[in-house]
Amino acid sequence: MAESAPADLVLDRVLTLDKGVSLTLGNDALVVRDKDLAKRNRTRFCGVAIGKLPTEIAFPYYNILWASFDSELVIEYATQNPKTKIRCEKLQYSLGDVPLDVAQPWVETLLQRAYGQAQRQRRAKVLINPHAGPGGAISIWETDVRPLFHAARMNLDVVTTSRGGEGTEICEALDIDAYDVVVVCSGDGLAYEVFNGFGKRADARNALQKIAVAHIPCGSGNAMSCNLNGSHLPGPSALAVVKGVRTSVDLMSVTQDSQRTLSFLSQSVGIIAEADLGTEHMRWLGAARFDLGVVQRIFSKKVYPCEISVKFEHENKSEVRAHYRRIHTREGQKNGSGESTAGASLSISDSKPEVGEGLPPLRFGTVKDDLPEDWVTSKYDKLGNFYCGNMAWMAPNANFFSAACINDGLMDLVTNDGDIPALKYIELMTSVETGKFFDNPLISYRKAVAYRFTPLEQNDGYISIDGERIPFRPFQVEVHPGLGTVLSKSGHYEADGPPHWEIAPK
Ligand SMILES: Nc1ncnc2c1ncn2[C@@H]1O[C@H](COP(=O)(O)OP(=O)(O)OP(=O)(O)O)[C@@H](O)[C@H]1O
Repeated sequence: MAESAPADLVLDRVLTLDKGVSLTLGNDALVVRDKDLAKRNRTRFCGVAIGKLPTEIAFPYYNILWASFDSELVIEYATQNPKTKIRCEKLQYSLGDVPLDVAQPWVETLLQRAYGQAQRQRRAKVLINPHAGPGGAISIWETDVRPLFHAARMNLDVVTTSRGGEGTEICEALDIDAYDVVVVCSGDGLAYEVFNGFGKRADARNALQKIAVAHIPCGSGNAMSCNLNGSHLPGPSALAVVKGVRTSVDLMSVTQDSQRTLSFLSQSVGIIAEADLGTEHMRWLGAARFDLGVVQRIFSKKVYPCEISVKFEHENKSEVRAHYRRIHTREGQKNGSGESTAGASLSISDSKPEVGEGLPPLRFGTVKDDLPEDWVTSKYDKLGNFYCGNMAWMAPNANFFSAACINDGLMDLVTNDGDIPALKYIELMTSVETGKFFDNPLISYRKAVAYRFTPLEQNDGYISIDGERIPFRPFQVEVHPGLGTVLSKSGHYEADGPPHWEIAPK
């Protein structure tokens, strides 16, 4: 073996191999010069090669899953063709005369660039809900996810859940030193169970900080994956989880009667809660059951009288937009991505959770306590929708909370009346898809630290916490800045933010 690298073998980050093959560590991608590979990858139309033979093929670092060498150099990557599902492929080359002390640092540099700040070879507890959504979670796991995790050399411990509640029990008892992440292959319901399992532990804060939660979309809504992975599809989400960075996420405590639960996604009362929970009998309709539920209630002009008391932080849309700009400008200064922490973007609290204890004490007491004096209480006779969100997308194309920030220590509150003329109401609801919802004058969009919701003049109804139904009784919610940890693609939510936030006054 040569003691040092011959000059022609290593030239700036270039690995020169036999048969005129070279591998270059470029800025954003591994650039491969290989005539045989170029021929195999040539653009084809009806099986006939068209266009010029490319001289180089770029493999974005994001797609590179692993690299190793023995007598051969093996680089495993995820394919990028948007028309097909993501697949794992390999580049394999003989190292020929390349000495090990050249190959080794080159491979290490490739891995460093491929993973950036993401942890390599994560140890994952994988929970699969076989009944989530249309019921394909096991096959999604086997075909779209496991091969990528395997190629990325993740350490996998896989459990298929056999009943509701098992995810909570598993996480309540999990050996948190043995894992880095819990990956749920499910809808959002299993993620809710996982957060609540950690929340029940005597060392809740430690568990919620140490173990990241990640989502592979197998349900119908898949909000968590949309926001954190930037996709509702399993393959791109699996890649986002492999390359995801640990990111602190706000969680919320919900108290009702003497119960305390954690919510990571949303709480709703009114048209959205009913259209979701009140149409379970129409599951055969698929996603259309929700749209039908909304339209039925719009035409019936159903209202949901209530009293809402809130500790507001930002009470109008221009304040909300300016807040979003402040948070994102700060994130930009941190260089956009990386290991994001709650402390980096908290606006209302310096209470980065202490480790080693149970859940943080409630700052505002429970729903049974007297209301704090500085909360604003309003009676709503004609409420149509109360919606509180901690993430932006509630489903693909449903960016209800465009100003939601991952760990700003605030919850986004959306309300609207229920007696809006039907056509205007339909326009409002469809504006969620077109990005115009935030600016629609029929909704109020505010940011809050805590609130209490008290239903009035109704015997029964629907209250949804992260899509799960709770009894129709008063409940109170407060946010815990950065209490939880997730894997995210870029250290923040993938949604675009409220329209024109870039030009909001600071
Ligand atoms: N094996 C199982 N059998 C029955 N229920 C289960 C099982 N595993 C988990 N569950 C329960 O199913 C509930 C819903 O799960 P999940 O969110 O994964 O699917 P979903 O409701 O179909 O998806 P979505 O929320 O997107 O509609 C969870 O709260 C969990 O308690």
